[in-house]
Amino acid sequence: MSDYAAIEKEARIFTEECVTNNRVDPALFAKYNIKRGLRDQDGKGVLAGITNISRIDAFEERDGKQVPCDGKLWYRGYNVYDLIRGLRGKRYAFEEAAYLLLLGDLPNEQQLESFKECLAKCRDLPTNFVRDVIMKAPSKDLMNSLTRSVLTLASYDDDIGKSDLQTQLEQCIKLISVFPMLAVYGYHAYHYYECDGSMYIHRPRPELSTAENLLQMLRPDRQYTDLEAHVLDIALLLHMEHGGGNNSTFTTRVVTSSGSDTYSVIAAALSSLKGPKHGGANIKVMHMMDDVRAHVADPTDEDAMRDYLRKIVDRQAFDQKGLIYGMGHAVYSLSDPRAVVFKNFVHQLADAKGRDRDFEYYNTIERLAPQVIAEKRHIYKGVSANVDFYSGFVYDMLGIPVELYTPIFAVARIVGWSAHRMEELVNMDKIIRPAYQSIMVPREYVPLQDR
Ligand SMILES: CC(=O)SCCNC(=O)CCNC(=O)[C@H](O)C(C)(C)COP(=O)(O)OP(=O)(O)OC[C@H]1O[C@@H](n2cnc3c(N)ncnc32)[C@H](O)[C@@H]1OP(=O)(O)O
Ligand SMILES: O=C([O-])CC(=O)C(=O)O
Repeated sequence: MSDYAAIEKEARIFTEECVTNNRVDPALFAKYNIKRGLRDQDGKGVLAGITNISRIDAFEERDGKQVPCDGKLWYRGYNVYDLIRGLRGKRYAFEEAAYLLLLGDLPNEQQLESFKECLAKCRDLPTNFVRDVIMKAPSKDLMNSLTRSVLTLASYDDDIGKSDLQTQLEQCIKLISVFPMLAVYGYHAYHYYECDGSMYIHRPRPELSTAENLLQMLRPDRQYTDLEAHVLDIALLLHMEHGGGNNSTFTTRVVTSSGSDTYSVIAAALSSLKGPKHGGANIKVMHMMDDVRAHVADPTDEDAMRDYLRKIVDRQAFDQKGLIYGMGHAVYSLSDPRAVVFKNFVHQLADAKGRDRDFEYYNTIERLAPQVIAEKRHIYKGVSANVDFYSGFVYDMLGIPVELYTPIFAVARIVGWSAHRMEELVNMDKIIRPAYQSIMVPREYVPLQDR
């Protein structure tokens, strides 16, 4: 559907007027000490709250000075690397980490079993929901489908009007449980109606982990290997939480603070996450890599690669937004620990899957992009590969379709959003309402015939 042709001429004129009248003199941002992106000049975020859910380290103290360091990510006091090591390649991480993030402590065996049972019991959709909601108006944009499903689920919830903490937690657990179904079924509907593929709707199995269920619901034959399920599980672990300030979690806290319901809060968070500067970057990276492959024939030709990356940053190539997707981060400086883990998986998988040449492309871009960005932009803490740089490559090698990359991020991040919603509800009872410096000047009203 595109009816915009009918209004195109007028819209061009309106746009010009809109842009001209909205321009703010850049000097005023400095004059009023406005922090662009709510960040200080040195990149530190403006403090907006307190959280005990996670911590991100990107700087360390050396000789009394804060200097950039390799990134570290902590969930409830535990380094995520230790959480991964603690699994010893045997247990699945997602359910245990969800318990940790949501309830605040690592579960013992019995607590973990009862939490997993809860998730399994909740992994169920209302009668005909797949047919009536998910299969209606299927879209390549699975984040929109997911958001629509979440908002529609609200109308099936008899407790929607309740505001007590137990109801909010129950709703969060319910949504965490059904997210894999909403995402995968959304993909199947799109694949069937838009790509002439076949449709199969496999039910989740209560005895399986979230990662295993994702894979068995996705694949026609329901088959997956242990390695595939464990790689996906760790990918989920790495995406679950990232402090209160990341765009979608801050959205969660902002919308929660207005007193809105769980479904609306999660829909808002999804709308933030899909943005290409946030979680949507994992899909953008894949499209960008296709574009680079089409323009740079040899991944080891550093001059050609550097030239093409310069074109991307100069807005002359790819989507002309001036961004090398998968690179840079608002907080991390020298490295993002999640990208380090993903790169490790790439090492393990690329060779076995005959994807060494693709790996060369990633490798060269990871090395050159920070230099190219530094030539063109103001860098104060370093730019390095972020979580979205290698994740898509790993998913691709697991046979996961690209449309599902950001929804998979959401399947994990809803746990962090839920934890922050609960932390906001337990501790704060104040609507979040920052200020904007107004530069508007009052004007005398002009009657229509005199304008
Ligand atoms: C899960 C996640 O959300 S991880 C991030 C996923 N997003 C992406 O991969 C998209 C590409 N990256 C980016 O757009 C940015 O790095 C962001 C949005 C993640 C962080 O941006 P910022 O907070 O502005 O980062 P930072 O302050 O370190 O940037 C310094 C300068 O480098 C630029 N820069 C940072 N990363 C990039 C990039 N990948 N490509 C081009 N320029 C970049 C910034 O625009 C900024 O320039 P400016 O101040 O002259 O406008
Ligand atoms: O912290 C951020 O700004 C973005 C990010 O990496 C995430 O949300 O995982």
